[in-house]
Amino acid sequence: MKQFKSEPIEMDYIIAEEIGSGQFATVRRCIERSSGKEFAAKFVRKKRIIGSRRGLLLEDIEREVNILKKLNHDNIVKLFNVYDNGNEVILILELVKGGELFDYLAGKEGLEETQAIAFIKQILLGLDHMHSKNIVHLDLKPENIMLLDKETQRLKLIDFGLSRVVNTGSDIREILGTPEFVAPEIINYEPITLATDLWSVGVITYNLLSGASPFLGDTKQETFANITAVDYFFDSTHFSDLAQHFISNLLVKDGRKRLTVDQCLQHDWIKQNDSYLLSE
Ligand SMILES: COc1cc(-c2ccc3ncc(-c4cccc([C@@H](O)NCCN(C)C)c4)n3n2)ccc1O
Repeated sequence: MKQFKSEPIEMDYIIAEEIGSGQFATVRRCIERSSGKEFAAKFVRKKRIIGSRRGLLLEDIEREVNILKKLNHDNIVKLFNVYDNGNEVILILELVKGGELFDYLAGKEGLEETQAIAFIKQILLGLDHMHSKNIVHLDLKPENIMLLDKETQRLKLIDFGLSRVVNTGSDIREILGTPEFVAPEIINYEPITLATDLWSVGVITYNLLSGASPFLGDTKQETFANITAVDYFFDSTHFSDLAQHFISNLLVKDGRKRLTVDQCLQHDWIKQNDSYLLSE
């Protein structure tokens, strides 16, 4: 059954400047002709020949589309439409104008604790929605967390290209994600679960508070060795006792012993700041 629109996207949208790019995709700003509203158009190149390095298999593109279709939450970017022009599949997405959290952190030696808590709570709320549907992101990192705009401190999770539905009876044991942020089970080719995202939340929290990356080594192999040994440390200047307790209960090798999203949202480090969020 035809899943994507085959009429030319230009009939419905004005395609504007490129705003981002990745290995197999380009993201451009676009304007809907009927409403004048702005969107992000993610152009994903389709693999033309099996074994070719260029482009993605249609089934992999369809996986991200089907996952995005299941999601509807303020902290997750929304999907509105999908086109197929033969060479590319084009996802029409909610435009996020505030830039990547990665760039927001650049040049800072970490954030104030209240700011970090407000960001981590939003990431957890988006994850809570995903995990309630057994969807795991598998590529959580500051580059895939974007600010809605420069003024508000509202975040959106993007890039569901590696996301999976777990507990479908079949084990997922693929090597995915970005070395600094991947959990030990990914490196050890062990079953992936919802807890795999919570390890990444621990790494991101460490990153937001200190500006540093807990396991980063000089090589990918060194980084992987640090992760599987859970070899990291806290310097006292950037981490309160509560923050250390929160992070150390996420950076746990056995995923079954890591905090769940619900437990994170109930943790005193997150809850100490609830009033701050309500004042927004
Ligand atoms: C790049 O893949 C996705 C991007 C988006 C998305 C949605 C709305 C939106 N508004 C602005 C942007 C945007 C702006 C600049 C760069 C990028 C993206 O290319 N960089 C994301 C980082 N990733 C490639 C590591 C994306 N996006 N990107 C959603 C799902 C994706 O799989």
